[in-house]
Amino acid sequence: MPDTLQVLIADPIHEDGRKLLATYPDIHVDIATGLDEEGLILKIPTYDALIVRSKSRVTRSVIEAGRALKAIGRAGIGVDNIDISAATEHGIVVFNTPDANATTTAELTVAHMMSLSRHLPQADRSVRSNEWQPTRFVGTELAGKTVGIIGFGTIGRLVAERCAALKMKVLAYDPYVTPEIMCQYSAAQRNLDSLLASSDYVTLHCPLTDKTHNLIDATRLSAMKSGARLINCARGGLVDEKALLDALRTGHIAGAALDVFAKEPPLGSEFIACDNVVLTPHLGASTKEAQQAVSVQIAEDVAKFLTTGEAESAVNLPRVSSEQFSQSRPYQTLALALGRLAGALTEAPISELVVRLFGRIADFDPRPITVEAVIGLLESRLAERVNRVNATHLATAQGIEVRESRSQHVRDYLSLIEICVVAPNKSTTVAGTLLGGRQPHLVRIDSYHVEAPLGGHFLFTRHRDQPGVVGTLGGILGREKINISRMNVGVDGMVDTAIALIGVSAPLPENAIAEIRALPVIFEVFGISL
Ligand SMILES: NC(=O)c1ccc[n+]([C@@H]2O[C@H](COP(=O)([O-])OP(=O)(O)OC[C@H]3O[C@@H](n4cnc5c(N)ncnc54)[C@H](O)[C@@H]3O)[C@@H](O)[C@H]2O)c1
Ligand SMILES: O=C(O)CC[C@@H](O)C(=O)O
Repeated sequence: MPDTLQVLIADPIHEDGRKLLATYPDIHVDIATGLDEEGLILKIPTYDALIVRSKSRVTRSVIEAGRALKAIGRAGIGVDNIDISAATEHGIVVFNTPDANATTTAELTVAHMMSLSRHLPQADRSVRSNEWQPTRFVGTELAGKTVGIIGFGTIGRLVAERCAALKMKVLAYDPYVTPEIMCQYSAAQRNLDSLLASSDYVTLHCPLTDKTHNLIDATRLSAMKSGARLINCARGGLVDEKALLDALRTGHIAGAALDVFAKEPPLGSEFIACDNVVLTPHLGASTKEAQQAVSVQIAEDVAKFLTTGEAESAVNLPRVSSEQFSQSRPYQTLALALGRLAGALTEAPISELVVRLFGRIADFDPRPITVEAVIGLLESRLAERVNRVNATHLATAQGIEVRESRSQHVRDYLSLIEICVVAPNKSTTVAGTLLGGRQPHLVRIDSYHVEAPLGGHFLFTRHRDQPGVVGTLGGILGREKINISRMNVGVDGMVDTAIALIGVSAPLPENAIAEIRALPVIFEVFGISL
């Protein structure tokens, strides 16, 4: 099936997502679950997309083995099992489902909080052992208690709303969220130390990163209120498990509810023999509703991206709505062509790329347009694949600073894109517009007014402004049996330099370019294919 897009599902996902993928005639799906890293490395090379949940580890080695890989879909929220930097460097889009299982996880958090307060798992075990000891399981009310939420994103906010409805006082710590937003969810902002010292329940809802690894360590546990309870439905690595065990044994922490563990499953973990903990097997996202929602959403996102290039909710791309993306699509094509032209006119190392949008186009989100200019500039310079995902990363690696600006000011055209490329001792500016709202059209090179459709092959020269130059060029082209389709000659008026942009039927051979370069009247010559 050479032209079929190949998708590998490597963890079990709800059947509705699989059914949705099956409705795409151009997509073929294979399912191979339970593969370890080595197994994935062997399996991945022919696949265009990979869909996983939290079990499969999509490491740099897996990504590098994925020679055809264009997209990785995570049916869930946390992407700590995917090497995002490696995916970005290789131009692979990573999708997750940021909202689809959030309510389900918030509900599990509240369930854990209630289990801890009322000793439900312990009481259940006791009754099953034919005991009847109501006084042993006297609990505490949630109403009137203080809950401290660490990480105030989607799930943290849902937990806050639920705790407020339970008449709890809600505190929140999140270095990236404003107190105003916290207030909208009935939460008061605190720094981490103050939150830990004041909360009867502390619940974690931040991602696992290098910065949050072991966020709750022995020091932070000892800073918690004596008799407080800890709930972790986020990621195992957020809590130092050894320190938590010690705090549970001394009774400083009265109880903990853990849905996630540093190593899953936590076989042989000392938590298993600890009676004041409630353990669940990473159930946060496990409801029928959430499993169906994450499966369908990830299938939709991956299929849409593979078949149309749209990537509305990618982890490693700026978020741009489908509507904005498709409205600016013709301008993206224009920016790509202008980037290619500016790159072709600049042989030296580039230090800066400036993308300026004028007129109506200034109303658009500039990012999808700018990134196409970067792709156009870089793609002929680099051997590796350059795309929307890795273009900015590759530009930075090349030492190119990318800047963009917008102005409603109309410059002769309703919309105009200007691209300026700065290299040592030289900067080149090209500007273009859309003809009929769709056709990329060049209108200027530096200060020369030049009109040409942005497509096909060109010969470009910068030469002394004197009679006979264009005739000489025409003679060389005729000898090479290359037809001229159109010709633009631009004169600045201020200097004795002119430019010629000649549309040609085929690329010029290197020897003809060298011959033109050797002419004393020629300052610069480029063969350009757009
Ligand atoms: N148990 C499960 O099955 C399950 C299900 C879904 C999500 N999760 C986990 O829950 C986490 C939270 O999910 P979400 O949808 O709310 O994510 P989110 O991205 O919407 O929110 C995470 C929040 O954490 C904050 N944050 C980042 N670093 C922080 C730090 N050092 N201290 C405090 N806050 C910090 C961010 O600013 C953000 O507001 C996910 O990363 C995922 O790992 C687990
Ligand atoms: O795949 C799962 O069931 C867990 C998902 C959960 O950890 C998430 O981050 O969304």
